[in-house]
Parts: sequence; C-alpha cells; structure tokens
Amino acid sequence: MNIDGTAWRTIWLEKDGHSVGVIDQTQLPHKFSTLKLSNCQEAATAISTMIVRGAPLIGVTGAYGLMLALQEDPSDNALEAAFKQLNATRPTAVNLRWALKRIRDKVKPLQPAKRAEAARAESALIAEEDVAMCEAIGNHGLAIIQKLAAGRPSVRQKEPIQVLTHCNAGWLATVDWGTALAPIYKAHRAGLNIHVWVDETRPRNQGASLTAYELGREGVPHTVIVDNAGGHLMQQGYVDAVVVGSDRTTRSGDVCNKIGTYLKALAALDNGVPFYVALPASTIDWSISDGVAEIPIETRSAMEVTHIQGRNNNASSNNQLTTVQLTPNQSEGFNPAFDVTPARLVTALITERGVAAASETGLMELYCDD
Ligand SMILES: CSC[C@@H](O)[C@@H](O)C(=O)COP(=O)(O)O
Repeated sequence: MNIDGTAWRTIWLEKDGHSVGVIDQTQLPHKFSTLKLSNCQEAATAISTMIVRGAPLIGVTGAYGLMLALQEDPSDNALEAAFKQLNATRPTAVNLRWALKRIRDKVKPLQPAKRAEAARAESALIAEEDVAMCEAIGNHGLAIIQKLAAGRPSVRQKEPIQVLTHCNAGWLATVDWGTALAPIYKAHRAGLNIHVWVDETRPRNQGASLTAYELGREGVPHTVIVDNAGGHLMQQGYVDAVVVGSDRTTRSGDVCNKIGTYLKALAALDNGVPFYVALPASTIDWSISDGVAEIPIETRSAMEVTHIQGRNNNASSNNQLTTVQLTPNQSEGFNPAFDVTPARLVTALITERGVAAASETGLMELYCDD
C-alpha cells in the first residue's frame, strides 16, 4: 500500500537474498523506518517486541525466521530449536504456528544443504498467498459495503457509509491490503463515500498509531475515537457496520481479536449494527471449537497499561518518542492482550473464499475440500 506515493509491503527479502526487511511498527506513526533481520533471534525479537505484529504478518515473519535459522545451521536439532523459539514469541495468533509448521513440513524431508533455500521459497509463497487472500477478502467485503450503502434510506444516501474498526487489521498487520481494512480500501478506490471510526485500542494504541496512519496515507477519511466511545456512536446511529480482524477463529466461528473487540460486538448486537470479522484461512484453528475455553490469551507487560508512549511536543524535546507514567507508583496493572467474541455475536465472517456464517456449517461450506 501507499506511503507518500511509494508502494510498500510490510516484509521483504533483502537484495542480498539472505536477510529480511521489515517496517519498524514501534516507531509509527511518528517515524517511518525499516530494519534488517539477519538471524533467527532478531526475527523472534521483532515479533515479541511488536516491531512486526498482526496475525498474518507474525506468521510470515516466523516463516522467514526459520529460513534465517536454517541458513546458519540446517540440522534437525537447529530446526526444532528455532521452531520452538519462534513459536513461543506470541501465543494467541494461530498464523504463527501454522506458518512455522508449513516451513518445517516442507524442509524436514530434505537434505540439510537444501533446507534454507526451500524455506526461502516457501516463505515467499506464504507472503504472496497472504497478499492474494487479503485482496480477495477486500473484494468480498466490498460487496457487503456496497449493499449496506445501497440499503440506506434515500435521505442518508449522500452521507458517508460509516465503518467502525478496532485495533489494526490493515496492511501493516498483514503483508499487504489487510483483512478488516481491505474492504475499506476497495470501497474507497471504487469511489464510495466511506468514513472510518478508528478505536484508539489501548493499551498499545494500534488504532490511533497504525490504523490512522495507514488510512491517512491512502487518503481514507477517518476519525480516531477513544475505545469507550463506540457504544455511544452506535446508539446515535453513527455506525453502519463494525469490521474487525481475527487472531484465531475456531471451527465453530468464535473469534479471538484484540482486547476490547468483545465489548464492541455486544454494543453492536444491542444496537442492531452488523458485526463482521475479516480473516484469511491461515487464521482458522480447526482443532478447537470453544474459543473462550481453548484459545490461549497472551498477557503482556503491565507497563503497557501503567505507561503510554507518544511524541513529546515540548520545544526542547526535538519531537522524540517519550514514555510517560499514567498510574500511581503503587498501582498494579493487568494486561490481557486479546479477548474472544462468541460466534453468536458475529453477523458473518468475510474470508478469501467468500462470506460465511460464523458457525461450523458456515465455514465448512467454504472449506470442505481442504
Ligand atoms: C489482520 S490482523 C487481525 C489481528 O491480528 C489484529 O486485529 C490484532 O488484534 C493484532 O494484534 P497485535 O497485538 O497488534 O498483534
């Protein structure tokens, strides 16, 4: 997608053919910078510190991380150790385990000397497939947005169609296009009058920093709101649909996404606002059906709750990124990073194969041949 007229992806193989380039998302929106990952440890650190984040992008970074490990040592032991190290970086998004398994299955039968090259090719394939899946999600979601726009009363036809989103499920969370934001980009490019309410998404503020950044670069009208404003906006009729992403979707259609998503789904149900979840197949965990009981929820540092990062606008600070403390010294913080929205609260799942009911039957209709 676009940054100041240049098309970027979030991850790429560097020209040397051996290292991996990524956008450093911890610096956005205030500074656009890239980093080179040269070994497995650097890939693992990039995932755990959220230099890269978002379920699909974590998966692709994990895949390239295994390639980096195999370049240094292609033995069985090294492969297993790197798999374990990368898989432990973030527990909730199933794409990571999915991508790591895919690389391991590919390289394990090969002679060690051939493994790094095979991992390189497979990682590139996973990245390309992610782009294609996200673009397809965009096309299926566009049809929903067009229908919503056309179905509004004639007095509202001139107003923008209003979509609320939570966290960042845009191109920065994937390789390109995004999941929840892909339909929005498609709608904007198709000339629809669309406006996005962007939840700030405490504690890491992926909405305020990343979603607002990428929508702005693509020229999509948007407004950042505090997380608690969504219910009020829905009550007042200012939201036509909620569209979010997913880090893990059970075979029964339960959806795990950034903390706060569940509350938005409850508010949407109470106000008759459709609640859509956009996700690629790599996010479906077919091995589980009860999201609340079975999905491991990452707990991150309490510092993300007790402190906040932003740009210091004091003249003397040179606009440096600064962290400030919000809470009293003695107060503890608790920081579950994701929550589960049960399938019964989800209007539909928007996948790369089409729109499905959030249920086992709905998903099986699209994926039964896999
Ligand atoms: C296409 S992304 C879907 C999710 O990964 C996204 O909504 C999300 O929750 C990301 O969480 P993060 O903690 O920033 O990795």
